[in-house]
This record gives sequence, C-alpha cells and structure tokens, in this order.
Amino acid sequence: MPKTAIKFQAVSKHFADASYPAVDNVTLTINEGEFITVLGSSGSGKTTLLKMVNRLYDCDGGKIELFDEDIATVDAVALRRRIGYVVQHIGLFPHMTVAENIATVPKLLNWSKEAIVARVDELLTTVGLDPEEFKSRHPKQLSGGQQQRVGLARALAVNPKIMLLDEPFGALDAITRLNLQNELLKIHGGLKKTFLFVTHDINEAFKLGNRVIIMNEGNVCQFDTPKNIMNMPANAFVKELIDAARGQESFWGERA
Ligand SMILES: Nc1ncnc2c1ncn2[C@@H]1O[C@H](COP(=O)(O)OP(=O)(O)OP(=O)(O)O)[C@@H](O)[C@H]1O
Repeated sequence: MPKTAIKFQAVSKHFADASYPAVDNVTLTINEGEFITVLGSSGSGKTTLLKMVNRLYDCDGGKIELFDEDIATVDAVALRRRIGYVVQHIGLFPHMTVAENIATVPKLLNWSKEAIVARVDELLTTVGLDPEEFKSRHPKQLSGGQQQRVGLARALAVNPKIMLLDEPFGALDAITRLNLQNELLKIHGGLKKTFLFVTHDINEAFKLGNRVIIMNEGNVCQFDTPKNIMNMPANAFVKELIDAARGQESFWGERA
C-alpha cells in the first residue's frame, strides 16, 4: 500500500470580499509518488488549493495532512522549507549567481560548503544545464526556460518529498514547454516524489498527471485518471472541457 502524502479533509477557503468560496469543502487523498495535475478555468481555486498546502494561505475550514501530520500544527516557515515550490515567474534572486540561488535553503539549513557545491552540480545536471557553463551566471543571463530550470533545481535542493508547481511553464514558448514537460516527467519518475501541478492547459494536465483534479468555482468536479475522465466525464463542465480540447484537435486535422 502506498503511503498517503497529502490529505484534504473538508478543506475550505473563503476570501472576505468574494461572493463564493475560492475552495469549497474539498476532500481528497493523494498517494506518495503520484503526479497530480490540477486543471480548471481561471478563478476556479487551483492556486488557492496549492497555497494552502504550504500555508501561504491557511484554510478556514477543514484540515490538511502531509504524511499524517496536520499542517496547522507545524511552523509555517519550517513547513515551507520542506516543500518544493515552483511558480510561473520563478523569482530568482537577481543579484545572486545560479549556484547561490540553488543553495539558498541548504545554506539556511547549515549544510557544509562541500555538500552544497556537490548538490548544486548534481541538480543542474538533473535539470539539463551544464554546471560549468551555468553555475556562475546571473539570472538575467538566462533565457526564460533556463530560469525555470534553475527554479526547479532550487525547489529540489533539499530533496523535498512534496513539490508544488503552479503553472511553472505557463510563460514559455510551445517547444520549450514540451521539452520541460518531458524532463519533469523524467525527474518525477527518477525521484519518486509527490507532485501537485496546477495548469490551465488540458493537454498538459492529461499528459503529466497520473490523476487529474478538475476544479470549477471552488469545487472538485472530478478526480480521476485522464482515461476515466475522458471516457466518463462526471458532469457538464468536465464534458465541455473535453469537447473543447477535442474541437481544437479536429481543427488541426481539418487544416492539414
Ligand atoms: N488573496 C485573495 N484575496 C481575495 N480573493 C482572492 C485572493 N486570492 C484568490 N482570490 C479569489 O479566489 C478565487 C480563486 O482564485 P485562484 O487564484 O485560486 O484561482 P485559479 O484557479 O488559480 O485561477 P487562475 O487560473 O486564473 O490563476 C478567485 O475568485 C479569486 O478572485
């Protein structure tokens, strides 16, 4: 039996001035080693769901457990150091080199100099950047795709069991995005971590996720494998999403 990595129990978040909850009574369980994607329209609560896992937001109803530990009982800063977090505009520190960026949390945790140097080289290789070529550069000397790779390396630095990724490839061109998706799948397969990955893009969600959470207006409409979602959409919203993607597919067929 796989361990339970993330458990949402009746989790809600209602922002003060909003007409409906950003996340509304969500209950679901994610196993260790799963690659879960979160798909939904704009404003459906995907980012809010993710940010409650590392307590950038606290839920105002329900409970979240990571490996059976209630996160409300853990110091939020300590919790965040244990969880990898990658966002669309990665926010590398501009005055630091690539190596220094990646070493941020290991340094805070007082790793030895030798351990940090070895880890930086290992991580740059993992994300497909040659350490000798890249470790002394500054972020402004990198392309957008290379910056996202460094952000991924930084998030992996202290070997977190859980990685949260919020539209990490949203701002990249189609080819770079496909390359990074493939590399992320390799990284996930090699490291056996639990990934929770937010995207707007149904193709990305169904390609990467072994299971997909589909959200609409704060609710989880369906949480299942891509195959089951395609064959048995749970409601009209999910069906509409799939039909829209199929419509795009046939457009390409017709044009060809
Ligand atoms: N800090 C906040 N204060 C008030 N309302 C917020 C805040 N953050 C999000 N919301 C609201 O909560 C709802 C869900 O937002 P959220 O960012 O989680 O959606 P999303 O699915 O990630 O959207 P997108 O794909 O556009 O990023 C929206 O209605 C949004 O306006």
